[in-house]
Amino acid sequence: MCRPASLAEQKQEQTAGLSVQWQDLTVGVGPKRVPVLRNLTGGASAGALTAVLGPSGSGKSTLLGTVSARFPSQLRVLRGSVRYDGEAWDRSRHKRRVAFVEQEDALLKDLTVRQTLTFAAALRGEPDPAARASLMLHELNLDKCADQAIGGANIRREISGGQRRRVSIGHELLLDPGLVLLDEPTSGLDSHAAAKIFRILKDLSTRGVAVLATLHQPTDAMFLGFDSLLLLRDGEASYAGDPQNAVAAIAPKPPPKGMPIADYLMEVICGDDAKQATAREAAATTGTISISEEAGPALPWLSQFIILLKRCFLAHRLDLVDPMLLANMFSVMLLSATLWSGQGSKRPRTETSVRDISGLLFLSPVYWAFQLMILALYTFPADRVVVTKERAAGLYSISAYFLARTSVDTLTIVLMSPLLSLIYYFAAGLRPSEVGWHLLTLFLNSLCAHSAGLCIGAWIMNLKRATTLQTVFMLATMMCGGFYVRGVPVWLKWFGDLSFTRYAYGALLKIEYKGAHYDCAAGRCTVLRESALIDARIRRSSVGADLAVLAGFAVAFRLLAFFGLKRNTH
Ligand SMILES: Nc1ncnc2c1ncn2[C@@H]1O[C@H](COP(=O)(O)OP(=O)(O)OP(=O)(O)O)[C@@H](O)[C@H]1O
Repeated sequence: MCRPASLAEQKQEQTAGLSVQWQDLTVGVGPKRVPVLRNLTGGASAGALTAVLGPSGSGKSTLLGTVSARFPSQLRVLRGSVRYDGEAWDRSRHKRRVAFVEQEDALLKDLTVRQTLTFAAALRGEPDPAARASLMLHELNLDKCADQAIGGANIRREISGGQRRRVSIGHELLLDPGLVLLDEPTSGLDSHAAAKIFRILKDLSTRGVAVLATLHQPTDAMFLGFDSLLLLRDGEASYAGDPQNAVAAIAPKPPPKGMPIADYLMEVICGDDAKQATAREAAATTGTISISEEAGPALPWLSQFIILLKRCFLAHRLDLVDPMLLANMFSVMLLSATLWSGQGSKRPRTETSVRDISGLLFLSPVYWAFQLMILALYTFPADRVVVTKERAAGLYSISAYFLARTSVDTLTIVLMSPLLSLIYYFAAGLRPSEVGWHLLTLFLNSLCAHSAGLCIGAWIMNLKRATTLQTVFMLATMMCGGFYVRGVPVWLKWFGDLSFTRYAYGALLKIEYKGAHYDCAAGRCTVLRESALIDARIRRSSVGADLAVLAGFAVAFRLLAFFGLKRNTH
């Protein structure tokens, strides 16, 4: 059996580093491909800590993004090349060897620190993920907060900013990368927390890993600990080489007493009195360890799915039992039970009592549709940053994530509507013998609504826009579906056919009024044939056909959601 390496052993263990070199690199961003990096030449060697410093907007993040090869749609190499151990980027070989700790922490807020690292290790295929995570916790000095939740900015802040940054770093290090890119790993941290992170990076580089980091206001101790320095200004290199020689190379005089060297250099490259600031030393490219094998096999699909299913449950379990949500659902159902109490069992039926019960049979699917669609809209946008990042590292396939993420919600949220509808069903005096069909219809209606919400959320990750589209879709299809007006123009009728709640409403009416009569002007009329409330289109289809259409919509929306997610997490 595999025994995890002890901390001491791990410290001595040399990791095969992955050197990166960029040559005459010019990179454009945005749709117009505006160049923000120009003619850059340099690199980050295995076993060295290379720091990138520069004023805000000088292109530090763009350089890291380009080297990570993760944002092909946003960053375009216009000229020059980036090579990894002398080779061009090969997604299948390199993506699992390059770790990228971005400026924003991409962590699931409701997982604890330990769970976060354990799932990362499990997805990496570690034989004993818990032991590996424990070692990492210890190494990053996170033992004390190991069982606290990460916490979100507006929800809970269980761990400090410095601890969050270390969790992000640990998450990436569990990949055993050869090249680690870090965008401002110390920003917003006090000097003690920043020094801790710096020590971790230094330790990593001494193990053989190539470390390339942008750093915010490093202290002199940190500055002199860099193995190599790249100073950027307006996308061009002001200096590249040994940090010890930087002042002599580009500054007119030594830094004033008490002023950190990095701050002084920043002032020099931004100031007008700088020496012509394009002194470059050849970036060190020696000591490259050549890598021939990949970072390890990906897990089989089923294992990915099982791990992700557990993680999705732990990370989102609190969303499912949100007291506000439950109170909302319970109160609407209780109010329905009160307002419609005994209406369905009144005999003989009249046009008025048919109208009242039709109101309930309309309101119920429409309420659940709106409620569940809104819930589903948030599903993918909330995880997008994490999933995009993990997919880029090749940890799992999008189908495994999609199924894992949606099955937990499907089983809980979608089952809520039939279960809670029981609150009004018997109180309103609806047909006891048809309860099963009523609940099945609500289940399929909820499945449809949930799938439609997933679909909109997957394609439009901007929540404001997604909510607007959801409202427009629901109201427009209901209006064209003949709920409020009969004379819908022929050319708009097809749009009304997209109103899945219409099929649910039709099915619920037919289930409740199958063979039922009411007192009318002619004496005795059949509800489903003669009541003015039930329009011809609803009458024409059978319950089976309505349910089949609902199931079809649910499948179609889910497939569309899958493709949307795939597209938006690339
Ligand atoms: N997707 C984009 N579309 C348009 N411009 C962009 C895009 N990404 C970056 N830029 C521009 O490129 C320039 C470099 O940005 P970058 O984020 O690389 O700078 P930075 O040095 O990392 O800044 P900071 O230290 O503030 O994070 C900036 O002027 C920025 O506005």
